[in-house]
Amino acid sequence: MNDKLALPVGTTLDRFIMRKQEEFPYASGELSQLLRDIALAAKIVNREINRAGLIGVTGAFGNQNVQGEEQQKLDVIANIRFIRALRNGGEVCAILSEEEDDIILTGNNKGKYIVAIDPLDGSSNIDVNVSIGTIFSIYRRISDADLGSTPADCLQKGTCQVAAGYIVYGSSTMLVYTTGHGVNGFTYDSTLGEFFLSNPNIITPKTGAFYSCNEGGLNSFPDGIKNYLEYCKNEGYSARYIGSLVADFHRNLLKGGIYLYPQTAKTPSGKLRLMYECNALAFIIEQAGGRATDGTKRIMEIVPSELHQRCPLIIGSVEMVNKVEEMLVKEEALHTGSI
Ligand SMILES: O=P(O)(O)OC[C@H]1O[C@](O)(COP(=O)(O)O)[C@@H](O)[C@@H]1O
Ligand SMILES: [Mg+2]
Ligand SMILES: [Mg+2]
Repeated sequence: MNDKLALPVGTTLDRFIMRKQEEFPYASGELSQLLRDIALAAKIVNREINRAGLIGVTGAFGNQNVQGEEQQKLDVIANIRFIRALRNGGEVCAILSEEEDDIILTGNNKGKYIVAIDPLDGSSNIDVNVSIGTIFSIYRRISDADLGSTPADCLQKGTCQVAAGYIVYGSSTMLVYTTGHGVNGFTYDSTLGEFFLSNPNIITPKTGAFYSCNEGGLNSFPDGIKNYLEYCKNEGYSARYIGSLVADFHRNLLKGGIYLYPQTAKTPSGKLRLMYECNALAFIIEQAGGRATDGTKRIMEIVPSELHQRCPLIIGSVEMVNKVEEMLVKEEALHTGSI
């Protein structure tokens, strides 16, 4: 980030967005407005989450989403709130949501942007008062505006993201995002209804002592992953697994650490979704100096073929991700007999 424009802690999100826009003389303000629309929806969803137990929005909704997962009421509410804010904001022509089978055309045919979103991440933790989140990726449309958006618009590589971020609804509510010029975190003050800059220019430590992995599937993990988890234990690293990707990622981003969700017998191509979970966090971790891979390929280089495709995810501090890759390559070479 350009230091002369370093903004002090306490700067409002609005002012930050405006000042960053000034760095780009040709910026037309649409992306800035889109980021504001997302922040507005986040404030509303935050309010619903905080009082979920009082307004009867805990528990299952009674439907399954396209992934075959039981939708929670807050999954549905968050989905409605974000879609409404993006549609009303006017900057988005199409939305890809975890909770919707197909692309949602907003009717804003002149809208320049596509948003891929996981409206509520960590659904299994909703009713038990554990941190949950929202994850979003923003792409520029590539098709001609008059044609309305096309599937190609919604199946772009992670390297094509113009912005990405997440909101973590935890002990405090934070919005963390990047537009490709560093990563900044904002904390929400609900008494003032504003996000304020609290974590400027986040750089993730090169290594850490936290590893996050649901070892329940250990028996069917690739050998390289098994070896790495053994290595973590021998190194005396601490296991931390909240079961909300956003919350596990956020801790490791700030403190140093690694999150692993490999392919297993139950999830042969991994569990997490490329378009609205992995790509966004990969963009952020890379902007903060870390790495994200599926074990063989940089996440952001994966060419998407399906809206809801899954991929293995290994993400976090650069030295820790390098170590996993090293062990995976070694195992592969052993299996193929090339060593
Ligand atoms: O219960 P598991 O298999 O450990 O999976 C937990 C992972 O699944 C997720 O809940 C998937 O995200 P959603 O809640 O958005 O479906 C991640 O947040 C979390 O890291
Ligand atoms: Mg999720
Ligand atoms: Mg979700």
